[in-house]
Amino acid sequence: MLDINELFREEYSVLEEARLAAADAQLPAEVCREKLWAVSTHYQRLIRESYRLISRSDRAERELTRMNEQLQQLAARLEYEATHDPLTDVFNRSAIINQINSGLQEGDVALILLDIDHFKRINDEYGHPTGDRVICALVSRVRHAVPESAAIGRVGGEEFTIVLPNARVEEAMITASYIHASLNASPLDVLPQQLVTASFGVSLGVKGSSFETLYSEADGALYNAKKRGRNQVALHETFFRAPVKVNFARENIQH
Ligand SMILES: Nc1nc2c(ncn2[C@@H]2O[C@H](COP(=O)(O)OP(=O)(O)OP(=O)(O)O)[C@@H](O)[C@H]2O)c(=O)[nH]1
Repeated sequence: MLDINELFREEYSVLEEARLAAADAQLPAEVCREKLWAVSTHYQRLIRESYRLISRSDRAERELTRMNEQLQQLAARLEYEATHDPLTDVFNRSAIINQINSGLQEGDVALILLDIDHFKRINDEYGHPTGDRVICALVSRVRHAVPESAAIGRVGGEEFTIVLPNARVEEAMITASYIHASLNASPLDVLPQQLVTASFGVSLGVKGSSFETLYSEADGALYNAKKRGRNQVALHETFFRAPVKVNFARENIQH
């Protein structure tokens, strides 16, 4: 802790002497000039010192602001990396689980599971790097086919989720069918020689239900889609009792 009296000891003593001199009417002019000179020298030193300290504190403040901005950028980057898949930039598994869980607290959540068909063959035939490009191109097509409110996530190597908060199962079926049709409409640019298709499992979690139940229902539907020959959309069996009407216009398909 700085002691102000100790810090300005010299200045206080010069001031005190000047005050005494001012009070002494008998003091010769020569002595008065000496005292005045001493006051002026110290005063100048104080101004120089204050200016140096102000500049230093300005520099420190600018540096602090710069470091603060860097810290905020770093925190945002870390937050992004912790929640996104590095290959495709969609949400990673844990981020999707969090989104589904919080969505289920607010209302119903529809879930589409998408699994690329025979992806191993694509890797085996064209190599892993081409496989990676296929994944990215497929995700880009999915992005174009889903509503803005949808959250796309990568939950496994070639398995993706499309989460539709506050959606009905019919909307999820339309979205899944739309992606399905888009993949069948034309090959991906990165693999023009063949179609890359996917199988889809769809289910709906009602408000208050758990991620695990919703995921396992969609996974069961996906399993059925694969079993029935792949390249199709399957709905979880709970919804068979209430028939789902899917109606989408082919001319709207983007590819
Ligand atoms: N290129 C690439 N391949 C991946 C990645 N993650 C997983 N894979 C591959 O995806 C393939 C998945 O193969 P399988 O689980 O047998 O499924 P599949 O061949 O798609 O067959 P079905 O799902 O039954 O239609 C494996 O060969 C994995 O090595 C990835 O990030 N990049």
